[in-house]
Amino acid sequence: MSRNHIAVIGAGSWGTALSMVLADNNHNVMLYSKEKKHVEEINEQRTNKDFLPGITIPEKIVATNNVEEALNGTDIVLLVVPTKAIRSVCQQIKNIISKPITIIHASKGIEPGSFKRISEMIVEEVPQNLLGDVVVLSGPSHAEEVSLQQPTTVTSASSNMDAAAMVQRLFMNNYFRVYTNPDVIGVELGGAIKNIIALGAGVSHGLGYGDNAKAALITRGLAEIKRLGAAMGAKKQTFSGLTGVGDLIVTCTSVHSRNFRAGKLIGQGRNFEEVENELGMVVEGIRTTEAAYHLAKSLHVEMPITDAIYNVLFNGKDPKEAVDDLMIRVGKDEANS
Ligand SMILES: NC(=O)C1=CN([C@@H]2O[C@H](COP(=O)(O)OP(=O)(O)OC[C@H]3O[C@@H](n4cnc5c(N)ncnc54)[C@H](O)[C@@H]3O)[C@@H](O)[C@H]2O)C=CC1
Ligand SMILES: O=C(CO)COP(=O)(O)O
Repeated sequence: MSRNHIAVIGAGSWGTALSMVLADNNHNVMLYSKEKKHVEEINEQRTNKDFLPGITIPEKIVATNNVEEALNGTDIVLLVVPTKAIRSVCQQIKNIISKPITIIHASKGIEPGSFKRISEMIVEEVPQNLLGDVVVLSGPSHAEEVSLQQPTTVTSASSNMDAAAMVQRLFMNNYFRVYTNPDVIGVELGGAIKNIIALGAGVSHGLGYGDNAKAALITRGLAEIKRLGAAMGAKKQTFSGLTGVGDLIVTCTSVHSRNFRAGKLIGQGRNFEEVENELGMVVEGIRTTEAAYHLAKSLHVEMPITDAIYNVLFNGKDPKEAVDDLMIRVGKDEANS
């Protein structure tokens, strides 16, 4: 594939790891961080110790804390910031660009209040005359493993399959395999909601429960993701793929997961504000729980695990009591629930 110049906005663990994939594929990467100290560290020491300790960053990646410089000469931008920063980053971008750009995003969340998915926020913030295609890159992929070039599979989703295929070509190599999918709603929902279930898996672990409970959370979590997906117009089969069951498995079982680690501490009695500060990285499942809880209520979709996590996070419910209450819900028929 021909060499591209790509602006990556967000130099946390995932933005840095994805920049490394692009650099390995011989693309030129301008990596934007809002923190000057991270820019200096990346450019001078070739490390990003706060987010990816022990990793050497290739010379092909140039960091900057000037968005204008990052965007200069590119028509492809990759957004990898926390969901709550998506709108402000889009506003910065639209004030700089003068021709249409393709926006790829690799963030996972839903906005509380508006219930918007990330691609919807992008479309709302960037005027039509400046926005080319919007593509979602999502799937079971922890930055810590991708930065070590460990085999990883993800999905590139867009309503324009040519754009999804362009992104597939951009990222694909011998350790990073990319599938395409036209179901943007399903791909975005799966990636966002699995973080709630991963928080739950962490809480369960923190309470001292074992693999049976984790398997139950993954399986019944998938059932409630599918119910919400059906109400929102997603394709059911998407949730059996990488961005559904695949991402649930990796996030609920990996030591790398920020959501699992946060849940574990919450299960041990800590509150979510303390835990987020302690981890020093975004725990998307917290805000997404708030969003999904209210979204599900507004659509009359039953999401008992999401309800339980919401009550633990926002209503001070005891985690053990939340699990007990889930277990003694009225008996159901598995095929119809
Ligand atoms: N870490 C991972 O392995 C993966 C993360 N993701 C998703 O990627 C997104 C980012 O996650 P991480 O990189 O893990 O987060 P992180 O906490 O490691 O880094 C977030 C980065 O965003 C920057 N940032 C925050 N607000 C900003 C703003 N207004 N403007 C510009 N930059 C801003 C921070 O300075 C930091 O560099 C999340 O939605 C996450 O769910 C998706 C797949 C894998
Ligand atoms: O989305 C991810 C892996 O696919 C990252 O999950 P965490 O944010 O929980 O680390």
